[in-house]
Amino acid sequence: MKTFCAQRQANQWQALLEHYDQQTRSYANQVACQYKSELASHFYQQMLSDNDSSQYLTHDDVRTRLHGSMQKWIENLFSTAETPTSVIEAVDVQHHVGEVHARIGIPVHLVMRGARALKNQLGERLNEPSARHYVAELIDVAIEIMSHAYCHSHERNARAEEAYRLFSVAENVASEKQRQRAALLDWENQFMFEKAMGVSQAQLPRIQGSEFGLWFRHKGAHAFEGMRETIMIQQAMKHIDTEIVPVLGDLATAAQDPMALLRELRENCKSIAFHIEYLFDQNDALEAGRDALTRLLNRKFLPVVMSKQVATAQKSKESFAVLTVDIDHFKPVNDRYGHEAGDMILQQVAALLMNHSRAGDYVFRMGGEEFLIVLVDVNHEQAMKKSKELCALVAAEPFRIARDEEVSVSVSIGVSVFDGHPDYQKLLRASDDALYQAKNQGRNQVVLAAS
Ligand SMILES: Nc1nc2c(ncn2[C@@H]2O[C@H](COP(=O)(O)OP(=O)(O)OP(=O)(O)O)[C@@H](O)[C@H]2O)c(=O)[nH]1
Repeated sequence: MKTFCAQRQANQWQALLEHYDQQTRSYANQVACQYKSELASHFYQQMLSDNDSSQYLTHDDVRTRLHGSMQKWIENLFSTAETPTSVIEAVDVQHHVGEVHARIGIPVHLVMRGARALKNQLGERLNEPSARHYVAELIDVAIEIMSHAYCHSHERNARAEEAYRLFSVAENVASEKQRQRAALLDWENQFMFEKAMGVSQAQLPRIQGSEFGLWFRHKGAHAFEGMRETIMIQQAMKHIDTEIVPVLGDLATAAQDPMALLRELRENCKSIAFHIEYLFDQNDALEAGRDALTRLLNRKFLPVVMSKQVATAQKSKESFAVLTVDIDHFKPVNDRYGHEAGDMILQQVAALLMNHSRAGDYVFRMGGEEFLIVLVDVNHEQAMKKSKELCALVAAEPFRIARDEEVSVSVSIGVSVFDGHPDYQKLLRASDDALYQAKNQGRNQVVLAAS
């Protein structure tokens, strides 16, 4: 869907380039590059003149980072060549900028205001009307793509926020599980009763039309979409309705033993109940935002937590840190002791990280043997002290994998500390890079990202 959309946007961009001759485009490019510094200054002057902008922008941000990025953006925009690769790359850049704006929370109208100023300023410096039209159209296309990516990302964030809100008020899926288990049993009992009463084949209740069947087909299958068990339940219901019930109901033509068919029916119902139980248990954890194995937060809520943390840190002027923690050489541990033992170690490492964090910190399982900790209200020294403490604690802990078997593992940790940059992705990338360095330097150690 995204690729299709990007391709459509690239086609529009390409058509725009082809609409203007090479001379016009080169002229506009040359003027844009010549005045890029003044244009960038004017763009941010316009944005900073809005009272609301102080929430997202400071003069310092503009001076240290944004002015340079804006000049680069102008340069790249006007130098986009007519080749498909170049246009696709230009579209990707606008998408990326839109996503960053959404993460930081810069409203679209502010960006539009800056773009309007840019068009006017550049237009005034161009003598040819066709070049002025070209500049205006090109900026419009870029802003349109940016806004599209912005809205997409914004909606996604809003959905995650909503899910987080539900998570916070602890929605109860346990009662739905009980209800559906009972509904399945009801159908089975009703079927057995009506079969015993000699109800005709056509009148015998079908599972897909039962309360359970309807719920699963319309809601359950949707909620548990993509899970193997969902397909298994759908297949089992179909098998019951098309292979078992018609034959059981029509004894005159039944070549099979009715008792064997009833046993098969019971087995199918049992397996549906088993799969439903599993799906709900998984979903319990997922819906609640917790990883099923370790009970830590899963990565689903990382964007929400990071955005909140950045906003709080900006307001309170307090810092926070991100620790990316990865177990060293976990593959050989799995290979030697088995996957189950590996799972037990993951659970114990998770518990150790959790037990040594403060109530305000967040501990996530990012997947596999990687964890992420958000330490709130810490500076560089405190973050490093805590990370080293965690690293030493894991290395010293004997992890139990059987009644009297224990294994030692170590972790590598990459640390990054909030430096005022509003895009939390930068912080995540920095701690990931630092982790990579810790692994390369021999593992079982902590590396602080360069700021
Ligand atoms: N038991 C268990 N193993 C997992 C789980 N998720 C991922 N793994 C295993 O974790 C191992 C990760 O291996 P690699 O990515 O090669 O890394 P490593 O062996 O830890 O080596 P380094 O990270 O470079 O120190 C793989 O063997 C995965 O199968 C899980 O949920 N349970």
